Amino acid sequence: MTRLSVNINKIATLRNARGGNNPDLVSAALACERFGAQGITVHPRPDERHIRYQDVFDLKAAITTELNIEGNCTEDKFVELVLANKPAQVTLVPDASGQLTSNHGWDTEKHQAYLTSMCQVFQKEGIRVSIFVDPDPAMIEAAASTGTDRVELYTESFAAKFMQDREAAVLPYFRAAQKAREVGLGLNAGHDLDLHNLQYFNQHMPELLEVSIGHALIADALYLGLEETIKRYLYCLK
Ligand SMILES: CC(=O)[C@@H](O)[C@H](O)COP(=O)(O)O
Ligand SMILES: NCC(=O)COP(=O)(O)O
Repeated sequence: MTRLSVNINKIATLRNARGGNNPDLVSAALACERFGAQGITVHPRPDERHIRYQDVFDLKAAITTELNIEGNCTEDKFVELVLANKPAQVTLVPDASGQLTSNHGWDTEKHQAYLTSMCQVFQKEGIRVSIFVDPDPAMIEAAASTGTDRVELYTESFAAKFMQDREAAVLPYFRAAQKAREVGLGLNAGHDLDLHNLQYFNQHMPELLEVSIGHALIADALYLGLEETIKRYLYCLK
């Protein structure tokens, strides 16, 4: 069964809108766990527009499922934060600072030496590493040479094409998954997955270990409530 890690960035966005502590991020993460989420994902960005660096310490102290910290390891503060918290998993995402949201994976060929050294930095501390990549077999093959444990497939293009042609949308991901299996990498996926496209994606990706989902899930929770929403996402991952 594919595991669901709930990305709680958007809960922090709501909290930050008024400068207080409503909604409380740690309580929300604990509720996600109670409702069945198997992990919590955060993506602290340098401007702290949603997740603040202190949130990561507070979450790590409170949650009992896997913490996945996503972010750009070229920022020293991010590396320090991850090493200080020792999450179950770090996901390396090559975002520029101030970027609206993540919009591409690592070029693992060009940055192979750098990524290899970063994998060692985190793995030495017992932290599983996942590298965010586009669904390109060449990127996955080069990722394997870095020593990473997993790759996370950037699913924006699948989600964008899903409504017009689901078979064409999933095909590059299916091929990417085959390559990941061939080179011995674990497989995660995320970005713009939702209640419309998730079940189809999961059914066509037999090796998928984990999805991280935030934006759509939190939006759905406005209508359905968090408990019912998580139940529906988990159903799609059976
Ligand atoms: C890495 C990734 O795929 C992103 O979806 C990211 O975690 C979302 O970040 P924002 O919530 O800042 O858009
Ligand atoms: N890694 C992807 C993630 O954490 C959430 O992406 P999204 O569901 O907010 O698009």
